[in-house]
Amino acid sequence: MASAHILDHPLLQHKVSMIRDKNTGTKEFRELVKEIAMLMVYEVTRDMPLKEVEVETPITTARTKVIAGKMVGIVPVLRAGLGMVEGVLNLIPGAKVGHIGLYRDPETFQAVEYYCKLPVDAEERELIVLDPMLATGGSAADAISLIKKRGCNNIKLVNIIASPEGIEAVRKAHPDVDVYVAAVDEGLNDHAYIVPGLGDAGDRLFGTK
Ligand SMILES: O=P(O)(O)OC[C@H]1O[C@H](OP(=O)(O)OP(=O)(O)O)[C@H](O)[C@@H]1O
Ligand SMILES: O=c1cc[nH]c(=O)[nH]1
Ligand SMILES: [Mg+2]
Repeated sequence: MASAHILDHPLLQHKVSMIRDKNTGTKEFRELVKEIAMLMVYEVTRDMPLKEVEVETPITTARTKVIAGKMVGIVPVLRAGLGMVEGVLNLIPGAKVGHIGLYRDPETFQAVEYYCKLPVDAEERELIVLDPMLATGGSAADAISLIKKRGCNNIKLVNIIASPEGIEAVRKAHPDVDVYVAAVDEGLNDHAYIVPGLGDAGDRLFGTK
C-alpha cells in the first residue's frame, strides 16, 4: 500500500495560507502556486536514485553524484494543474510534459475526460501527476487510470490541498501510487468543494470568476 505524505515545511504552510486567502489576487495566486509546486517537488524527488561519476574540477578529479534511474514526466490535470508546471520545470528542466484534460461535472461531481496527450516514452518515465486540489478524488483517480492504460506504472500524485475523502479514494483505486500533499483539510461541502480549501483553483489561477 502506498503512502500519503504531508509536506509541512514552514515555507509551504505559509504560502498555502496565502493562497487560501480570498483577497489574494490572480497574479499573486499564480506566483504562489508555482512556488509551492517547486517546494513540493523538491521533497517529492527526495528518493531519486543517484550514481557516482567523475568530474574534473579546476583543482583535481572529484568522485561525485548525479541523478540516475528513470527520467521524469510531469502530467498536469487541466486546467488547474497547469499552474504547477513551471515550478516543477524550474527544478527538473528535462522533464517531458503530458496533459490530461478533465473537468468535474457540477451536478454529479464525476470527472469528464476531454484530452489526453502523454510523452511517447511515458511508460519508461517516472510520472508526477499535478493538480492543486484533491476533493472527491475522482479526477485524480481517473487521471491515474488513463496514465496506467498507456502502460505507465511508476506514478506519484502531487496535490496542494486534499480532503481526507480524496486521499482515501485515490489510495483505494490506486494503492501503488504515493500521494504528496501540503495540507489535509476538514472535508467537503454539499458542492464537493474542499472546506476550508481555497475555492475553485482553476478560476483563481486564470481569473475566470
Ligand atoms: O477531486 P475532485 O472532486 O475530482 O475535484 C478536484 C478537481 O476539480 C478541479 O478541477 P475542475 O473540475 O474545477 O476543472 P478546472 O481545473 O478546469 O477548473 C481540480 O483542479 C481537480 O481537477
Ligand atoms: O475545493 C475544490 C474542489 C474541486 N475543485 C476546486 O478547484 N476546488
Ligand atoms: Mg475548476
